[in-house]
Amino acid sequence: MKNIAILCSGGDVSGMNAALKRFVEYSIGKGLRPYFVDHGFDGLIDNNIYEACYSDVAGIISRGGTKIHSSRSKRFMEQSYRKQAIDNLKSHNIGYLVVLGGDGSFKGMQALSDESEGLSFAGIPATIDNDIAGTEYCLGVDTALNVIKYAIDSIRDTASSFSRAFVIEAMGRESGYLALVSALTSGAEMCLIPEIPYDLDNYKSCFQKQRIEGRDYFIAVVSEALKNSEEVAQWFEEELGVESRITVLGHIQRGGNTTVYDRLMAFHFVTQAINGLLEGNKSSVICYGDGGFNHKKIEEVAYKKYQINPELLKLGREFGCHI
Ligand SMILES: Nc1ncnc2c1ncn2[C@@H]1O[C@H](COP(=O)(O)OP(=O)(O)O)[C@@H](O)[C@H]1O
Ligand SMILES: O=P(O)(O)OC[C@H]1O[C@](O)(COP(=O)(O)O)[C@@H](O)[C@@H]1O
Repeated sequence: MKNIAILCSGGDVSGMNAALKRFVEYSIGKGLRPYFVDHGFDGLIDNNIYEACYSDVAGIISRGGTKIHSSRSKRFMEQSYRKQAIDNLKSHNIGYLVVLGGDGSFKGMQALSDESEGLSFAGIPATIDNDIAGTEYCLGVDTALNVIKYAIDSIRDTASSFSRAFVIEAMGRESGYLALVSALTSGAEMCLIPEIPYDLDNYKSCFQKQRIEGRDYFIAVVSEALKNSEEVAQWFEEELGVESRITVLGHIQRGGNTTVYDRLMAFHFVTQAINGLLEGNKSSVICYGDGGFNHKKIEEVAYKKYQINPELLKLGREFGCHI
């Protein structure tokens, strides 16, 4: 019997627990012995590795976060610690490792793969930022978008009651994906993301006209990368005379009951990862695109810059009153 392990690394997402459930059930179904690594790469270094069974994954499918914890491991950047990690995997006779994480985690996985023999690796893109090159979808994005949707819908209730402008800051690190999709699907008036240059003055006359015609509140969704929430809120007050408030959504975007779509994607990603390993893939990342899954080399994914789909960007450019 071959032993297979899984770990979660980098920012957690809602959908990791669903993936863990599928991992245990499908591994056992395929005649593999499943192991959990607790606390990501730190857990690999510290030998926090234990055999998992059905009862470990009972009742977790709906829960955000990850039952086996995640980490951002500074030590893992050093080869001596990665050697320790490899020795620990070998001490449990683990031949396969599945890594749930983002591009940073895949760089770590690549290093492990380069520095070990006899071990095979599969990466599953999991980040609410949805910013991994080569895949249209990363596990957890749908749940995060739904959390943001509920938040903006609630903010609209109070914004309209007080005739205010709300500047809502979405996560995404350097990527505007979360902010853009949220702005589009929430009917926001303004969307500012790093991928699209902006000039607040372009909004002025149009927003003034809208106010004369009866608009009495504004929703602006901005990416955390721009660090401009204060500036935008001040602009609404000074240039439009509209009282404004800022809401930084923060880490609520990382939690919450996993959506049906993310549960299904967790199921598919894990199935693909395990099938690929059993078919002999040594190190790959499972990517989703054009309605199907494919297995890509780590370097094709982890070292390339993610670009938002051009159709979405086109819609993003329509904010700003010039359409
Ligand atoms: N170049 C690298 N070499 C080895 N490990 C890395 C490298 N880059 C990132 N990692 C590991 O991956 C972890 C997760 O990366 P991080 O960028 O925080 O999250 P994400 O995987 O979501 O992008 C880091 O804390 C580190 O342990
Ligand atoms: O939880 P932390 O360490 O404060 O990190 C916050 C960052 O993590 C994220 O939520 C997710 O990023 P990763 O998936 O790349 O780790 C970013 O959107 C955000 O900028």
